[in-house]
Amino acid sequence: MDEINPLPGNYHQALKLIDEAHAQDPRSVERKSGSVPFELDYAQHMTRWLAVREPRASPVLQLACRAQHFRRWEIPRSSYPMTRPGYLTWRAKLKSQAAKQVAELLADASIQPPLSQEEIDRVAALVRKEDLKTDSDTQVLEDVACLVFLDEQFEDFEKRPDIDEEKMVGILRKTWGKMSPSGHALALQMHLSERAKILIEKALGDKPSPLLPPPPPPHPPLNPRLPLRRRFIFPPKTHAFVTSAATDCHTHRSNSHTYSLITLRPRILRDVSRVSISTRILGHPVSSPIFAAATSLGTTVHPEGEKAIGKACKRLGVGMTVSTSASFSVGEIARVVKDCETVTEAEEEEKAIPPLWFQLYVDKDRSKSEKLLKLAVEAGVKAVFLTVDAPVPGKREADERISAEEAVGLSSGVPMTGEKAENDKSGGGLGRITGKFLDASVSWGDIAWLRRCLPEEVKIVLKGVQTATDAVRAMEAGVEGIVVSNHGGRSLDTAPATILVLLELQRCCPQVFDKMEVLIDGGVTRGTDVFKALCLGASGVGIGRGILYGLGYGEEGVRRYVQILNDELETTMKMCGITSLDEVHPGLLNTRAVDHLVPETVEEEHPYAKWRPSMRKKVI
Ligand SMILES: Cc1cc2nc3c(=O)[nH]c(=O)nc-3n(C[C@H](O)[C@H](O)[C@H](O)COP(=O)(O)O)c2cc1C
Repeated sequence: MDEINPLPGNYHQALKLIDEAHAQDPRSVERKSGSVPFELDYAQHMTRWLAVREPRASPVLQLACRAQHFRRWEIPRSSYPMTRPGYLTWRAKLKSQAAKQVAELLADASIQPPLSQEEIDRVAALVRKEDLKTDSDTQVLEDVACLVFLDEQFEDFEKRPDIDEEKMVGILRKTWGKMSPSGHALALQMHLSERAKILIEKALGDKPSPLLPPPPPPHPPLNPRLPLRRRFIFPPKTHAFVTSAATDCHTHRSNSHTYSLITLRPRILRDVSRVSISTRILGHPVSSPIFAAATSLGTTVHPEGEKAIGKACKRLGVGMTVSTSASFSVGEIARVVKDCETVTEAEEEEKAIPPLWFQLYVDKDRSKSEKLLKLAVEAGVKAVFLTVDAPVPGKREADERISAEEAVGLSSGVPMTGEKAENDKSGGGLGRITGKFLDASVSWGDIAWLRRCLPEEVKIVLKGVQTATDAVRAMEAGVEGIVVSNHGGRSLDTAPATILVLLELQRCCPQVFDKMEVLIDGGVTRGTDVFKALCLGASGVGIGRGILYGLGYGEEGVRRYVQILNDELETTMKMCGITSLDEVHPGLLNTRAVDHLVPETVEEEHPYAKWRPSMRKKVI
């Protein structure tokens, strides 16, 4: 139970008088404790929600809240015409009568010491809801009334035969419109029925869905792994979309688990009083090697989606990749990022704006991809990350099981691809449904096509390299970089953990690290993971899901999430005796526990099994 500012004695007496009046309501509701007069029950809910909305509420505001709907039963709705003007007149009458009666009650001689006339007038003005939107107390009171409506009355209201869906949607739209952002945030935290969520979505039309974001937490989690276990922060569909991975999720788990098998070799007694994690990625100065990996459909997590990620990355001074399937166009995101003010050290020191990169999924209709690339270049992206680990979408069962219609924040579809979030015969998997445009025929030859679409200064990075063989091929194809990635285990289950692939590159084709930039993502949830990837030659470390868990708390959450990882990285560096990222090297790690899992040659062949299907025919 939320605590509320305790009332002075005379206000307490006044509150008792108000409750005695409520208790005269002939209508009643059934509660576990027995039958309760309807208006008294309502007043108690008002106080309960006031404690949540404004625990420091003044005594005057507490009285006004408790006196909402004062003796409402005396003027039934039926006493006025059942028309809109009739409704408005009834409501005005209710307010003025309630304010008058409450003022008379508060002047009662039994209240000692008496309330001043000024205090009584203020309660009456609040009951009349004067100056809504400009008077913060009135706004609190309105928020509280709306929260009680949504929490306590909505379900019964919705069942009334005289209220059809259209009317209900209209009522919800007005309710939402009367509330402040703080009221909205609390409404989003309450347990709304699926029906209520659908109706609110409808009420808000094309506006980005507000149903998802949890309120900004007073203390965002210190442990960056924590959100993984906090299912409640997302509605079921968002949770399934963000956390799911391909089939049995082995790769997803081992991405993260393999980091824990690699141990650190701390060095002691070095001066680590000052440490810097600033570095360069793809030639661009950044304040940290951590960057936001491309993630799609950001508004399923927060109404501001990728815009919030972009602002956070800019303020942090770190890179961001905009997905082809982002909830906003790359131009829109770039504009928001450009307009957002920064206070980053990187910017002050280097006069640089952190880079925005564009992740490309190639469309079956190449002309659409070409147009998109043009827009991305116009938006100022510094590199294009061509995703190569998903010629087709992965099979993510948790996401398939929940209907796409339950997804929030996607009413206007995916802007850059035109895909809609609509169930099909196979289920509701958002990645698959919104990935129907993917061209599975993309091949090595298309790198030349991509190069032709881009100006010289825009770099090409292949995202999703998973073997030394392909890393060498990428180097030979002349791309500027690769991301060792398996799409966070979302594409092909039992593909190797990405940190193992990095070891494979070190073992089988170390020359690639000198010829192009090697980035990595997948399973990075701690500063020690970032450190290990850097020690094995990665120049940047992408975070997918973690950034989305942060995004649940909006821009602030993303900033906080990355900051936690930055702090952990700094601590790890100090404990390992280094002060700059130029000093990382594989000798700071012990990889023996996983060395046996790392392939030994760059050959296409299996080291000893030479069998081919054609041999079977010879035997039979
Ligand atoms: C919800 C979600 C959406 C994603 N969308 C895309 C995408 O549109 N394009 C892409 O190349 N990768 C996408 N990815 C993969 C990420 O870019 C990244 O490779 C992966 O999330 C890294 O693993 P991590 O989540 O363990 O950090 C997505 C990942 C998640 C979790």
